[in-house]
Amino acid sequence: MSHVLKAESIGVRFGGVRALDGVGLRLAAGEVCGLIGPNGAGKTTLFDVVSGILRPDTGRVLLDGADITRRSPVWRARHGMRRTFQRRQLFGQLTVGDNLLVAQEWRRGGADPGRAAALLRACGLDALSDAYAGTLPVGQARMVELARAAADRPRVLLLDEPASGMTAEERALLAAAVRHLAEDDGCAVLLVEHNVAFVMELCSRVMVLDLGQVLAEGTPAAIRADERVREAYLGTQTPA
Ligand SMILES: Nc1ncnc2c1ncn2[C@@H]1O[C@H](COP(=O)(O)OP(=O)(O)OP(=O)(O)O)[C@@H](O)[C@H]1O
Repeated sequence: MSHVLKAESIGVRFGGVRALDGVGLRLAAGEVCGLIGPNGAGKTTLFDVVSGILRPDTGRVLLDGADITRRSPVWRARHGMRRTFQRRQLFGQLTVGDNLLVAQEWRRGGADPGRAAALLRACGLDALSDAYAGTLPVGQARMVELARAAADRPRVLLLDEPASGMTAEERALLAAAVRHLAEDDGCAVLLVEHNVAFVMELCSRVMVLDLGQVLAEGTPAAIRADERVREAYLGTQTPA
């Protein structure tokens, strides 16, 4: 299997804290991989390294086999990597539709209203295209963030807590939309999410971080059955 994104032996220290210690990651086109782990496990730090916000002390990040460890977040975005954040970052004074068009305009191809409309449909947002993004409740705003991140067909999508604040109905829509992006567009999706049931349902592969290291990696069924994961993490959660 060829991997669009790889991270190898990533190490990050914050003073005396080893936030990441020899972490590796592989992501193939069309796969949805979930990243879970207790608070402070290093999930956000790994996202920051992969998206280029943080330069690791050790290790490297590869996109299509090329070393991009020293490339800026903007360079990575221009080359097909998109990320959403835990804190919402929509243009509140633009409509939902315009939020998507702006995301397409900044790249060389210009706006693609057809793609934007199809994405809004896939995300259950078509009736909200003319609504101001700043007026939306949290669950819908998160869906718009997903649609905007996917607006110019990224090859790698990093989603930070995409389901937080969503109702069960919105989570089902989100899962369908993410699946659509992976299966139909071939996008490689990595998501950090505290809702373990959601991750187990959506992802084909799950990685568990604990204390800056990969504790386990495998199918949702294998992760659920893993004793170390139960002890470190799932024991405190309601497994799916
Ligand atoms: N800027 C920073 N300065 C100092 N320590 C940091 C910094 N960012 C993260 N850390 C520490 O690094 C470790 C990993 O943090 P990180 O935020 O990556 O974990 P996380 O798995 O995303 O946690 P959460 O689930 O709470 O978001 C923690 O011990 C955290 O306190």
